[in-house]
Amino acid sequence: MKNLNVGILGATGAVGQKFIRLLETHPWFTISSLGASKRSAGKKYKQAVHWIEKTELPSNASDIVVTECIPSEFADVDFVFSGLDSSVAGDIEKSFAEAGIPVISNAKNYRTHEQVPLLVPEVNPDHAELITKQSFSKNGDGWIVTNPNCVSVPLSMSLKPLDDAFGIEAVVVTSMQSISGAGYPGVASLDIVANVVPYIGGEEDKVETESTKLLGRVNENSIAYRDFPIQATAVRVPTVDGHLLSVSVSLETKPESIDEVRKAFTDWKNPIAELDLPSSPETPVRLYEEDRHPQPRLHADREGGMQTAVGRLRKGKVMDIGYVTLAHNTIRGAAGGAILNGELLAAKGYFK
Ligand SMILES: NC(=O)C1=CN([C@@H]2O[C@H](COP(=O)(O)OP(=O)(O)OC[C@H]3O[C@@H](n4cnc5c(N)ncnc54)[C@H](OP(=O)(O)O)[C@@H]3O)[C@@H](O)[C@H]2O)C=CC1
Ligand SMILES: N[C@@H](CC(=O)OP(=O)(O)O)C(=O)O
Repeated sequence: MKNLNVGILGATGAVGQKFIRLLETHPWFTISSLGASKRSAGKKYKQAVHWIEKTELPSNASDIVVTECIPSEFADVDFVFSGLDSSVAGDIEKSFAEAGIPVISNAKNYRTHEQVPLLVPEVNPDHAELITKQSFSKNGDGWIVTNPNCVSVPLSMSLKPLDDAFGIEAVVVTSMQSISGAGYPGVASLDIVANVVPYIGGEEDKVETESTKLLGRVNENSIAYRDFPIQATAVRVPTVDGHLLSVSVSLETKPESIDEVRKAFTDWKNPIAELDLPSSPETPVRLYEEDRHPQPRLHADREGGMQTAVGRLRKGKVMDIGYVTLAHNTIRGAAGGAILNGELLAAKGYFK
């Protein structure tokens, strides 16, 4: 049992609110400080936030006075989660790490930094050791760990069993991304109601790069990215939560049948199962057999929003196999994924 005080940077945003809700009854982590912009600082959280969650604003957060994101305001925390806007996350997260406060971030800024782990606990728990190579703070007690983009999460989680069984040769992916991915107020209603927008700025590059880091190998001081190509197309669709991906994969070792691929998913063992972390889903990657599954509205919330669903598995005509995969973008793809990272790092003793 751990007992750690946590701060949340960007606490008023869409991802920040998800942190507040998911941490309300967390057995290890207690919210002690909340940070946002100057616009929110000095107000009680309940006055600063435009609450968009379906549940009541938790009482353990509502009366906390929001501060600016300055390390001296977070003296009582063991570490911080960050849901900061990426335009400010770079400098602010660095200032916390330099001040000796570990940062577990959702923002894109440090995801490809050489010594910063880009972590999905079920995919690459060993990458956490990069923490010891960081030099943000003098004695190493301040560091940064990131979680990936909300498309890279289901993509890497669904590729992992395939990579372990056959090796990956090439990937083509089209993501159908829900509107909550754009934060609040997000995409203009006149753009997205009864429409599809076939472009999300910067998204395709992130998906193509992050997944090859996630499936990469630890070198002495950094990660050797995998060299298989990924071609991504990112599309905004009028769903609310859950990003659905259509994926085609060429495999290094050719499976004899689609049943062999099915077995790779169903037999795959979660490498962190024995740690029994509080936010770990029982089946992190679940294969659905029903032709019409998975769907964002039906499956994004499965296992508390922490499951990656796979379905429509079939033999390919151009590449070896095709399937769809789905994950809740602001839970598994953001706040929930970051909390699971925090639990993994706590269980492994990284917080001094
Ligand atoms: N939505 C998603 O599905 C995912 C989002 N992410 C990433 O998580 C981060 C947050 O996203 P999201 O919650 O959607 O964004 P929002 O725009 O909803 O929230 C942004 C947060 O950053 C704060 N902020 C803005 N400017 C400053 C500043 N100058 N100083 C301090 N705080 C500031 C805001 O505070 P205030 O209210 O005071 O303005 C708010 O709390 C982003 O980096 C995003 O890319 C990652 C994965 C998925
Ligand atoms: N761009 C994603 C959400 C996001 O913020 O991604 P990132 O953390 O990689 O910037 C979406 O629109 O669904």
